[in-house]
Amino acid sequence: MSLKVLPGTPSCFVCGDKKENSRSLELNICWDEDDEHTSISFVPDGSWCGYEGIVHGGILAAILDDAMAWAIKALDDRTYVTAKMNVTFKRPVQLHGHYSASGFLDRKEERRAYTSALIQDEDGNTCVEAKAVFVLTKAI
Ligand SMILES: CCCCC/C=C\C/C=C\C/C=C\C/C=C\CCCC(=O)SCCNC(=O)CCNC(=O)[C@H](O)C(C)(C)COP(=O)(O)OP(=O)(O)OC[C@H]1O[C@@H](n2cnc3c(N)ncnc32)[C@H](O)[C@@H]1OP(=O)(O)O
Repeated sequence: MSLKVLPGTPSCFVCGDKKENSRSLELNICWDEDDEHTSISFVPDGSWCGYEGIVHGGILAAILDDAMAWAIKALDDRTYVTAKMNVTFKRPVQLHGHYSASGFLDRKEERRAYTSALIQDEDGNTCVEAKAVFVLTKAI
């Protein structure tokens, strides 16, 4: 497995830099060059929670959104935005647990990119799954 750390976007809530965005989670996005998917490791702290001890679903959706956006970016340098995203929460993601998100570009059709992503715990159980449609922007 050959993992490359992608540069991140300094202003990004997920992959940014606290100097540019004080609320950024500052997660590293890695790219698996052999299997062509992103990989984001994280250990949630108390500031990520909704119910006590359980990570807020919106934060998990943001991580999955980034995992998929960067899977597209690694394979196509143009700018795509999230147009539609479906998230299934299968198991709670716990405060202080060790997790990994993976994002995949499944296929492209015209201006649309179809993606999928998941979050797994350290035993390989799938906690969250997502599917999304990204659209190539005209403007940016
Ligand atoms: C956001 C700017 C980012 C700038 C980044 C710059 C550098 C980045 C560097 C690295 C980037 C890597 C990672 C970035 C990090 C995080 C990424 C986070 C991603 C986001 O968080 S991003 C914010 C949330 N996101 C939006 O803010 C989108 C708001 N929205 C729109 O901007 C428009 O709504 C748009 C553009 C979606 C469509 O507008 P439009 O006028 O261009 O589209 P139009 O109607 O012509 O459709 C064209 C084709 O898209 C299909 N299509 C349209 N909508 C669809 C839908 N909902 N479902 C399925 N297909 C759909 C049509 O069916 C047609 O398909 P076809 O061409 O094949 O017929």
